[in-house]
Amino acid sequence: MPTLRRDSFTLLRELMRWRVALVLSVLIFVLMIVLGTVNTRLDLPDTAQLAWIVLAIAGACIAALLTLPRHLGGTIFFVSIALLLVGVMAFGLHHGRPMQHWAYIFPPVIVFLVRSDRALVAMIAFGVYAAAMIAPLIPAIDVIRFASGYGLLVCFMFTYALLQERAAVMLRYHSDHDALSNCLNRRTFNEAVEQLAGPRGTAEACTFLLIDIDYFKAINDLHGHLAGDRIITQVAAELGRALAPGTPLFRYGGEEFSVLLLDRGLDDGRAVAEELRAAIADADFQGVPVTISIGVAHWRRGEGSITATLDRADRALYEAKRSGRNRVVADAPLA
Ligand SMILES: Nc1nc2c(ncn2[C@@H]2O[C@H](COP(=O)(O)OP(=O)(O)OP(=O)(O)O)[C@@H](O)[C@H]2O)c(=O)[nH]1
Repeated sequence: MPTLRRDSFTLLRELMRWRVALVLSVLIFVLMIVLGTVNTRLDLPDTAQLAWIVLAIAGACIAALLTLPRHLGGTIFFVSIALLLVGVMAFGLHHGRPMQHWAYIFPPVIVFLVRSDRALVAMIAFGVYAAAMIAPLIPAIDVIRFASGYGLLVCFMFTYALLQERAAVMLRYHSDHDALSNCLNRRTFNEAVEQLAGPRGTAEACTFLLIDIDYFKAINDLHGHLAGDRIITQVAAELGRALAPGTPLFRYGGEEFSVLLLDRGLDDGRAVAEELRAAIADADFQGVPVTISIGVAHWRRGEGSITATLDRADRALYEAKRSGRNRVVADAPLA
């Protein structure tokens, strides 16, 4: 049996890197066309020449990104950046102004060493420092050229940092959420329970709602698995709408959801569960009758383990099913 070479998180990260690399390479490509044209018109042939060199590197990078396997995206991009910096420095050396071009190495270094917001300040500060240092040594036009080249590189590196941050937010979302229902996933549930109710947890009490769609196997058998999937998605959306904003809703298993009510008692839990049950019973699922059963259990620090509470919620849910479904059963508080 073939084994999975890369997990979904890695695949997603590689795809994000590839996208970031492509967007930035296209950005550089377009910028260099503008810079090359403007400098040619201004009769600054050496600066125009540099723009054409960078344009060629960006073009090669785009071609490689589009033709080679996507997981190489990050490597292709960084090889291109390295080539670009070496090209810029060699160009500076060739034209007798090596000093200021060495400064170009700093924006990428800084952006990889510190976070994006501080990176911007550090890059600008270094640029101003470098420009001030070289100003007495070289003609004003070269200081302006340096400042504009450095400024472009800073914008470009800052965009890279911002895109990386957006990618990280997306990755976080995908790792915490279930793809079908958009609810928080079971792993996040386990983590939340550990953080709140574990031995070093922060919560003193909470109430669990365990929610299960009734006769879901029959719904699948009658209407097909795709219709079943749509119903799971819609049930999640209806539950989310019925809950107070900020209340976490988890996909606990196949057609099971759970709600975690922090610092709320069993009566509150029963009332919320009743509202959820009614919301689903009243919703229109394109003609398919859909109801849910809910088991409720309360946990208080020092009164038994969290696992035992989840077991009680499960038993309450079983009782709700056994006594006819489309109902809420709340576990009795521990004596
Ligand atoms: N379409 C779809 N079906 C799922 C998914 N996850 C679980 N199921 C199905 O959900 C069904 C659950 O069936 P059962 O556990 O027997 O329970 P039930 O038919 O809902 O009956 P009760 O819970 O007793 O009311 C199984 O047939 C699973 O295959 C999913 O993501 N999509």
